[in-house]
Amino acid sequence: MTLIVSDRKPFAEAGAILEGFDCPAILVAPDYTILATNSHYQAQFGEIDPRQGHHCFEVSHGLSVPCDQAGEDCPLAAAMASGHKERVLHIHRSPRGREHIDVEMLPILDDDGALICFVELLHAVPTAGAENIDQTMVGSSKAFTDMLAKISRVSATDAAVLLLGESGTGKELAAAAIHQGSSRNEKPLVTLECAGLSDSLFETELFGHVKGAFTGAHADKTGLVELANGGTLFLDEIGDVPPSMQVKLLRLLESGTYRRVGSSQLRSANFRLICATHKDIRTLVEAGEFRQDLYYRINVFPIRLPSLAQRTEDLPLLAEALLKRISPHKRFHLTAPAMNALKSHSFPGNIRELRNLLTRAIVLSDTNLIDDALIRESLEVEVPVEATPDRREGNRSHPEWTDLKTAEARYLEELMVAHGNDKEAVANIAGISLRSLYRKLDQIRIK
Ligand SMILES: Nc1ncnc2c1ncn2[C@@H]1O[C@H](COP(=O)(O)OP(=O)(O)OP(=O)(O)O)[C@@H](O)[C@H]1O
Repeated sequence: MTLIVSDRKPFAEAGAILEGFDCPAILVAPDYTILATNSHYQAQFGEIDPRQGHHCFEVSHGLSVPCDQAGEDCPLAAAMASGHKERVLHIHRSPRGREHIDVEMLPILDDDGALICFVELLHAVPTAGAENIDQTMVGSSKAFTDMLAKISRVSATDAAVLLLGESGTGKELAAAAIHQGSSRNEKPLVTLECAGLSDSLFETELFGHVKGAFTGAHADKTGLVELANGGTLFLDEIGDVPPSMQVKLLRLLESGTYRRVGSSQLRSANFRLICATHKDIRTLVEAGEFRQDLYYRINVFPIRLPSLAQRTEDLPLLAEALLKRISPHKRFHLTAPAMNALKSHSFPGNIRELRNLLTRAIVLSDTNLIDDALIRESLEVEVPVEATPDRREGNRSHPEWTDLKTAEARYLEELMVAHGNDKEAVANIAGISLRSLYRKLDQIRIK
């Protein structure tokens, strides 16, 4: 494929620099006219003759007006206003469907500082999709796109990231996206689920141990820090790390070294740190339950994941994507009233709850159409407490209010009994991961 440039000087020569970029790139005039394109751009959008005065917003967005007039951020307008490089996250047309693209716009000035044109670089964000593509993070709402822009930016650095957000909002997927977008992506992403681990388990999981370090240590064990060498270490539910272990973690992060349990040999660590929690970690710091110095170490770049309630516009896209993922061979569709029924639900369990609900609807469905009655039926299964006689008969008196923990324990006990201790079924209905269920059962000692 050849470089196509305008015959307007000086763009014919300047356009040649575009081939040096390893991504789709164009030269674009301040009036949005494309002046030159490189072969990556042509591969994506077809050959564009610069003499015909095509506009960037027509080619990559299929719009008839500049992006800012169509309700999107326009990097060109932003760069024109600021006079320096600007970056925004956009959704573009591509052969793979609509995709999130990190757009970089660099102004080119003449010797007197007057603006000549811009170089526009389009970096794909492969871990996210505005459509349903594999295991990508799906969404196109502003709340989602803003979050994704942060993920995209921080991926290129080695900064420690703290992912915050309610359970089921996609923190684990976000950690994978950051790792995938980083220069460490050829090396492993290693996850440690910190909740429910005893001190000794936490230590041996993280640092490993040598043979004979304690009773039962029959062989050397490689720790996760070592397995993550050159890659990324993801500490999920960091807010649940007990204080005694917080010190050891802090030491690791401060010194970049550690010892296997039972060994005196100092080893050096080389990983990028990502932590996640659904807890309000600042409150934990204020309450003295989480060390402040550790908090500063892990909280270099915080990213808050929006709850599903904050991005209801994404529900149709997410539902479609999840239906395809749950049932890749048989396609299911939601009727419009079914979508409205989904929209009127609050989804405290976020995307995990949506996924579980759709799984139940598929199981209950006789055809490949999911209607509102089926959604309501699937919702009822989810909240057994609403199906108790008291609620059904409209009896709103509450003789015995309890605290949340007790209510949760009672709820899980009932679910376990009702489902013959089938933990997978119970986790599905409760809208939590199997890991979380084990942790909760452990706390209330149901085995
Ligand atoms: N943007 C998204 N697009 C598609 N699926 C998503 C998205 N975000 C999350 N999911 C799906 O929702 C489920 C829950 O996501 P995930 O486990 O990453 O949440 P989490 O915030 O880590 O939850 P927890 O705090 O309970 O561990 C997974 O099945 C995941 O694939």
